[in-house]
Amino acid sequence: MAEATSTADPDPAAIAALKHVGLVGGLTETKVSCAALGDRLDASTQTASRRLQTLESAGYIERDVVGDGQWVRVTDAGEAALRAEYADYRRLFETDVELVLRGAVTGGMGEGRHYITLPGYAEQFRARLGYEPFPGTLNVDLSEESVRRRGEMAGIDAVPIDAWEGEDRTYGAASCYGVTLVAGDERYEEVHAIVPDRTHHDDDQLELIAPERLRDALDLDDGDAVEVRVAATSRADEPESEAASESPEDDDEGESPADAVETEVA
Ligand SMILES: Cc1cc2nc3c(=O)[nH]c(=O)nc-3n(C[C@H](O)[C@H](O)[C@H](O)COP(=O)(O)O)c2cc1C
Ligand SMILES: Nc1ccn([C@@H]2O[C@H](COP(=O)(O)OP(=O)(O)O)[C@@H](O)[C@H]2O)c(=O)n1
Ligand SMILES: [Mg+2]
Repeated sequence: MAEATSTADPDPAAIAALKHVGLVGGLTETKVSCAALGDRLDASTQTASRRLQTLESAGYIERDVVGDGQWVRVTDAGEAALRAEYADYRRLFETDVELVLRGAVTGGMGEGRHYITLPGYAEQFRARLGYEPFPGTLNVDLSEESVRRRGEMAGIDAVPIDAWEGEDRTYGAASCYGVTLVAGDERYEEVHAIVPDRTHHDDDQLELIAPERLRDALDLDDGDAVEVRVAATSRADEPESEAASESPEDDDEGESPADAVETEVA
């Protein structure tokens, strides 16, 4: 997955500049002058130029400087960052907003099972999600529209799974989003979309975990159409993510952060 869509919060000033670049010329290639961008941002030409440099370094735009300005194109990562902002505003002003991602069941690389069962992850799933996942990930090949929209997940509350140190290597962190999986008339509520920081898949693959083998529970085969409904909670709904401060060791029988997530699932 593109690095810039990871959990790092982008610089708000750069995002504001990105928004104006998009408003001037859409998300496809457009000619931008620093003076005009500065006017829109109520800032100097130099500041506008710096913002474009920042956006380029962050991978949010690509540009080609010419004599009287520059051609600027918003990248997929840039669009994802704007969509994450958009999702925040929708959640602020609209109620019951749900992100629905669509795609088809597919086979993966056969590695999901290995990662899901590693003790360093398995303990965290038990403590933070409240269940031991079936060993593997159900892979969903997202539609083009859903690949674009998955950036909105950045504004949704996720259960964090921390990086950990194995005997011979480190294992990366991941985020788990409470979702409902819908296939035809059937739905399965206790599912999480797991987004590893490190993955061999591109943005078009979404991996799901659940206590059961979902192919059996929902009678799924490769190519079957599914909907992944992501719970509508935003990070702004709770003052602080409890899960962020909880370590797997201090889990007890009490309410886990996952309980809070699940009650919000539509
Ligand atoms: C919980 C979890 C942790 C992962 N951590 C890593 C990692 O540290 N390094 C890495 O290269 N891939 C990591 N991956 C991603 C796998 O390499 C791979 O992209 C993917 O999970 C393969 O799934 P598949 O077999 O369903 O295709 C992780 C995957 C999961 C589910
Ligand atoms: N909760 C889950 C997890 C995995 N699976 C399936 O279990 C198998 C093992 O998962 P995996 O991630 O190791 O394999 P691939 O997704 O790489 O094919 C795959 O066929 C997944 O589609 C499932 O049906 N339900
Ligand atoms: Mg898988």
